[in-house]
Amino acid sequence: MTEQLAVAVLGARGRMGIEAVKAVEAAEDMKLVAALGRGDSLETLLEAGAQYIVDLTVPDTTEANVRFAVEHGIHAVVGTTGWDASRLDSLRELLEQQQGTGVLIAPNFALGSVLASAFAAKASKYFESVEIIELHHPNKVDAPSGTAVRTAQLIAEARKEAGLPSSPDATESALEGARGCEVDGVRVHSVRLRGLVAHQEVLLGGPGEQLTLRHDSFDRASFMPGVLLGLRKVAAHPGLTVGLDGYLDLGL
Ligand SMILES: NC(=O)C1=CN([C@@H]2O[C@H](COP(=O)(O)OP(=O)(O)OC[C@H]3O[C@@H](n4cnc5c(N)ncnc54)[C@H](OP(=O)(O)O)[C@@H]3O)[C@@H](O)[C@H]2O)C=CC1
Ligand SMILES: O=C(O)C1=N[C@H](C(=O)O)C[C@H](O)C1
Repeated sequence: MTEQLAVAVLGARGRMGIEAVKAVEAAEDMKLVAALGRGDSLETLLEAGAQYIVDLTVPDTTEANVRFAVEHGIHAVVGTTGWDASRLDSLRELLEQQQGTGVLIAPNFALGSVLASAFAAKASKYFESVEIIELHHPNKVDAPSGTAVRTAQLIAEARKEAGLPSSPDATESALEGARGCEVDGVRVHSVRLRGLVAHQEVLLGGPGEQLTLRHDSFDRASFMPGVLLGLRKVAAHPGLTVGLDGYLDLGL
């Protein structure tokens, strides 16, 4: 048998971390060498001989965790939200000094979600209007979701390439927030509702028709195949990759 990947999970006592610990423990080609929660020292990663981290913590702490990993040549698979353009640029700079280390920042590990976002970007070139509704459990700390931000960015890129303007919006006055927020010219609406896990709809409108692309994660188990895929591929992709689609051949 080939050597097992030595994996540490950060945020191991959180909703996602608990699932990731189980998934890594169940994977024959991986061994869990550390499971860190808030307050645990990152030095533990070195003492445990971690070659890979999975970061499922909180937006405030993820950057420091990932930078520590990269500085020590540890590959990182990151699901935590909060990676804005300036954090990404600064991480890219660090990775240039740490040739050979790979980082995957995946706003969503569910394969269906990755596909839905890619389909939405593809379809958005053919519709006048496009808006995103993301729906999550009420304990989610951030809004809009990382997935919605990423989807909006992909849509904006596709529409720009096609020479299309932002969706028409003739609203003159409204209560603050009535039209959601705007990400790269795409309106995003955030719903928080007890009973939900993670869901997203992209609404595409043209004269007399609507296309709705919806993805639902009913259980956090939906994210685990993507986490394991990321761990298996990240070392072969040195530098920074944003989006699990970077490791997939979607052929779109
Ligand atoms: N990419 C994807 O597919 C997915 C991404 N996510 C994202 O993952 C992140 C985690 O989500 P979720 O599991 O629901 O959140 P939780 O709040 O349930 O879990 C976060 C955990 O991180 C812990 N934590 C905080 N700071 C540190 C630290 N410095 N070191 C180690 N652990 C720390 C928290 O501890 P404490 O409770 O003590 O604060 C908590 O246990 C969010 O950003 C979420 O948006 C979620 C689902 C899927
Ligand atoms: O916090 C969550 O739950 C989720 N966070 C990620 C996001 O912000 O997009 C991924 C998924 O939507 C679940």
